[in-house]
Amino acid sequence: MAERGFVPDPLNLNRVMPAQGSTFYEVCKKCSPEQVSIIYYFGGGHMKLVLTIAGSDSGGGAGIQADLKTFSAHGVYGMSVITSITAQNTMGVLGIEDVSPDMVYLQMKAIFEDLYPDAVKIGMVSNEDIIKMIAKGLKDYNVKNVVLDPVMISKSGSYLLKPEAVEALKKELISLSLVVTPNLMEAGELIGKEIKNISDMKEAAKKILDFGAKAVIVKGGHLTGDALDVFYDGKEFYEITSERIDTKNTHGTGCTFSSAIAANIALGYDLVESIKRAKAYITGAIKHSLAIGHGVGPTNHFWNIKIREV
Ligand SMILES: Nc1ncnc2c1ncn2[C@@H]1O[C@H](COP(=O)(O)OP(=O)(O)OP(=O)(O)O)[C@@H](O)[C@H]1O
Ligand SMILES: Cc1ncc(COP(=O)(O)O)c(N)n1
Repeated sequence: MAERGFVPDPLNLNRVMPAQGSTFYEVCKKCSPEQVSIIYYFGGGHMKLVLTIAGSDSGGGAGIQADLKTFSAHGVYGMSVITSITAQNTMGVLGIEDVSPDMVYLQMKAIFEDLYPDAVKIGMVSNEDIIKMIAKGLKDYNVKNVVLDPVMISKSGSYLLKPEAVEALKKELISLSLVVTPNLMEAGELIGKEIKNISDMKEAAKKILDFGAKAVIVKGGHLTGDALDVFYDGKEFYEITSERIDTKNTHGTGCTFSSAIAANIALGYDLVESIKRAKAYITGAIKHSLAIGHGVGPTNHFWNIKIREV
C-alpha cells in the first residue's frame, strides 16, 4: 500500500521504502517500537550526513563501529574521524594506540571540506592533544549540532580518557556542544562529586551546563530501578525514563545512545524529541541485545529493522 510517496518493500519484508525519485524521508511515526520503524530513502542526494569522532572498538560493540551501525539504523549517512584504535572485545581492552593529533585534524578537514555533516557525535578522545585538535577543527569549520559523550572508562574498567585530560575535555569541548551525555561516573568526574541519586543528577546537569554546553543529559543507566536519565537545558528538567532491562549485554549503550541523538538531530527533530527517540531506540537495542562473545555482549543496533526471516 503506497502512501505519501512510499512503496512497499519489493522483497515484501514488512519494510516500507520510498518511491523512486521521492524526496520524502522520515522515520515511521505510526510504527510501534516492536515493529519495523525505519523507512529508507534511496532517492540519492537527500540523505542526511552524520559524523562520529571516536575510538575504534575492534569487537564492534562500542565506539566508531557502534556509531556507524546506529547511523545506518536511522537511515543517515555515517562518516568517521578515528581518534584511537583499541584492541577490544566483550571481555576487555587489550591495548590502545592513539592516532596523531595531526591525523585527527586531517580526517576532520577531509570531511568538513567535502561532506559537511548535519550533526556530529564525539566519543572517546583519549588525550589532551587530540582534544585540543578536535576543538580547533570544530571552531575552524564552525561546527554546530555537536553531541558530546564524555567517554572516560570502559565498562570493563580501562581508561579511555587519560585522567589528566579530564580538565581539557571540560575546557575545550563542552562549550562547543549542543548536548553533553555523561553517565553517573563521568558526571561525577566533571563536577568533582559522587553522583548517587536523581537530585545529584540534577545538580550535576546544572553545573555541567555552566561549563558552556547548551544542554546536558545525565544518564542513569548505572543506577537501580527504572533506567532514568535527567535532561536539563537551562530552563527545564525532564526525566526520561524506560523500564530497566535485566541483561548483562550492555556493551556500547552510551555510544549507541549519543549516536542516535545525533542521527535524530540530523533528521530534523528538536533536541528533546531527538533524545526521546534515542531513548526508545537504545531501550530496544538493549532489550534485543546480543549474547555473543564471552563477556559483556553488545546491543542490537538493527533490532528495529526486519531484513530477512531465517
Ligand atoms: N539495563 C538497562 N535497561 C534499560 N536502559 C538502560 C540499561 N542500561 C543503560 N540504559 C540506558 O542506556 C542509555 C546509556 O546509559 P549508560 O548509563 O549505560 O551509558 P554509559 O555508561 O555511558 O554507556 P557506556 O558504558 O556504553 O559508555 C541511557 O539512556 C540509560 O538509561
Ligand atoms: C572505543 C570505545 N569507545 C567507547 C567505549 C565505551 O563503551 P563501554 O562503556 O560500553 O565499554 C568503549 N568501550 N570503546
